[in-house]
Amino acid sequence: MPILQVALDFMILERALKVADEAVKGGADWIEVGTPLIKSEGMRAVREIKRRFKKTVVADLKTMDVGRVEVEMATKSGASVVTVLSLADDSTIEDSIKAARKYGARVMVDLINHPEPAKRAKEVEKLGADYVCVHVGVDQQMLGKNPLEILREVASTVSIPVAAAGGINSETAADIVKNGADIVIVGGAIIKAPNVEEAARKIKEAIEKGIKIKSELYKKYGEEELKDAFMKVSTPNLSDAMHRKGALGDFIKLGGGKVVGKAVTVRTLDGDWAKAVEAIDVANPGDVIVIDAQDGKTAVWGELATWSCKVKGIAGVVIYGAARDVDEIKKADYPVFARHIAPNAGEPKGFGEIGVELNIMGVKIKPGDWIIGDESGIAVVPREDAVEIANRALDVMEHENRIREEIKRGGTLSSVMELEKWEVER
Ligand SMILES: O=C(CO)[C@H](O)[C@H](O)COP(=O)(O)O
Repeated sequence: MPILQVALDFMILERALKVADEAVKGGADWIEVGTPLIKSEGMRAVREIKRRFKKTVVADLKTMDVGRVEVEMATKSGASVVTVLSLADDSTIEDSIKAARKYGARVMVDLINHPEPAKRAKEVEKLGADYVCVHVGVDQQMLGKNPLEILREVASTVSIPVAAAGGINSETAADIVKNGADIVIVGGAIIKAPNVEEAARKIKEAIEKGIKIKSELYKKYGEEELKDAFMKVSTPNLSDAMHRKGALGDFIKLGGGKVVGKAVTVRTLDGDWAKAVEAIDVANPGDVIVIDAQDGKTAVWGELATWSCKVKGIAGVVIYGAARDVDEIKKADYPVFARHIAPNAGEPKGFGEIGVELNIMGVKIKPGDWIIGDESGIAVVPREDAVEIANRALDVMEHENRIREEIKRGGTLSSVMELEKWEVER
């Protein structure tokens, strides 16, 4: 029966220990001390996990050089399996294997990012590796990659057991096994779950019965599914995903609910509503009209324009300027965001352009960029990065789901995150 290995990719040991406990109850066979945990807590994490759980402990060292020293540290701390990168020189891999043999441990060679994974897998098998790991890294997953194809190729090339990692969840675990994995490594789909035990149990069941168990979360989205992905996340999630760039605060939400769509851009002058309204004819259903009216305080938008948008199926409007008829916009229940509210409209003089790049409060907005608006503000996601940012924002949201659960169980935000420990030394 394939092994389920839970990857504890945390910065904080206390959180990892609780999750490990629940994952083991749910059926995890091996416990991996994840690379971030090793970097943050050192060998203390390996020692603690070994002390508490009578399980095989994997130290995900991802060794690139000086294998002998790293393998010695990890095995003396209790690891039975250590990981070494396939991109390392043969001398590093060989010396790691010799050190592992000396201390009674095994070496898993991680094929992450190798240009010829199957060929390299065969080579490291000859060097004496105990396992190879087909691995699509977390960052690569954000671009929509998964380990299945490489796995098939590698599994048919080597005779040693093959591990697989890279965004595996209860829907994909069975396929991973069918394609040749003897060890199924799962991080996010277990450790981000509010109910870790249940998440581990479902994945274990999927592996044992060879079935797909539906999962709403822990999935990566492609170009075609971006609207659904953006509907699931908040503008704060997106801001975090974009390293706090690309978000616009200080807008008033005049009506409607959340908005997600591609930008149709308009540049005009304070109060000149001609181009703003003409953009309704240019926009397609599902688009969001973004109007740069120079932060002006004379309305370029009102009730009738709102109804035009609503009837045409345009998703919403963002105005870097003023809007009026707020009572009616509320009644229309249509998403309009504006910087100012004013009863006075200007004249439709027709200055400006539709379909040009805007720069609003330092954030560039190109036609076709994704606009997401909710109660916290507006996020602008460049169209060329949309798949990556959507997946990273989902990852932020999923991590927060778990933290929320830890808080509900009695932790405070600062205790769960060990905030003081991470304050900058002054
Ligand atoms: O080693 C790792 C990242 O480098 C992860 O532990 C591994 O990818 C499993 O996590 P996930 O299931 O979230 O991909």
